[in-house]
Amino acid sequence: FYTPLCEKLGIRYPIIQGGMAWVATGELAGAVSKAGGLGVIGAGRAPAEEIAEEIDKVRSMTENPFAVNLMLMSEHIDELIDLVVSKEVPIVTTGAGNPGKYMERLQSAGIKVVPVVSSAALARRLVRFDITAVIAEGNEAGGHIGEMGTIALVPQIADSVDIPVIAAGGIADGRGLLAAFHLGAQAVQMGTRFVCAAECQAAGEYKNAIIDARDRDAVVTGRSTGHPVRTIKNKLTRKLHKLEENGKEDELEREAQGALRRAVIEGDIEQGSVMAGQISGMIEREISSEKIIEEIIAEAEEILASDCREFREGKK
Ligand SMILES: O=C(O)COc1ccc(-c2c[nH]c(CNC(=O)Nc3ncc(Sc4ccccn4)s3)n2)cc1
Repeated sequence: FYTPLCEKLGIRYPIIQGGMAWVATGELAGAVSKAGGLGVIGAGRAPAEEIAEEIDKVRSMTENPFAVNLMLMSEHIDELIDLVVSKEVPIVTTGAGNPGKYMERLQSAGIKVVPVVSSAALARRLVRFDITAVIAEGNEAGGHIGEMGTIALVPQIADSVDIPVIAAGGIADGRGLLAAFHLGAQAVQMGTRFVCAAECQAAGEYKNAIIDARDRDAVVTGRSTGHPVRTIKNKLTRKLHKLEENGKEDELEREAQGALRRAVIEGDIEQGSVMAGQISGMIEREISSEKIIEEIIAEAEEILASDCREFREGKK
């Protein structure tokens, strides 16, 4: 499964950990990179000095490549751009916006840029900046989501650019990895699965909310405000749905801010925003990042091996 993108990024396995705000600290990113995937520090809305500490943690754990995910809505974005340049971060992923205006600075610093794109049009616009790959994130994902599902989005992005595509949204096992390859992707990004990694620092209650979730429990709120967010249903989502029904969008935005921190750091999974994707129903236990990667690769190899056996025996 060593794809050309693995070569470009310097990773052993085509598995990228989602750069989730508050959740993806240096401990998680370092463990994923050490295990041969691409660990990603989630800058979220944090100031540069906090992210500098997370970068130092990763560097104390492994020499392997890692990334910093820049959420472009952050009020600290300019100092974070300065930070990734000055700390010589090898790879930057971006989300929640168009990184166009930062590309010249990042590129001239030799940083590989991998943006999440919300449409084929944005993907095509960004290709002229010589980006390394794009992440096509389907709305099965947790957190802020776009309009399209992974199975429809990934092949259309793959058809519209000739650079590697990374599939994200609803992927957490070997079946999802192989499906992503068949859709035209060269790697997968997983967020929810890595929240339940042993090295992830999120509160135990947050991890248990994902482990206890069933297939339909990751619901969308905020569609009416134009900022849909997928979280595990709880008292907060019921309150937000009520505000939406009564057309109180502005109150909704206020409620949503800070609610992510309440869930991740304080473990308040009733009044907090438990951002997680639709694959939560398939996550049954907390295991190490190394084991997550090992199991996915082993399962994908077993599926291919059994397919080959059945082809040889004429059963397929
Ligand atoms: O064309 C344009 O300018 C718009 O471009 C884009 C628009 C949207 C996107 C997009 C959609 N999804 C993603 C990647 N996923 C995400 O960014 N998911 C997120 N979940 C939680 C987040 S943390 C947070 C905490 C508090 C408040 C707000 N956000 S960010 N990027 C990418 C590009």
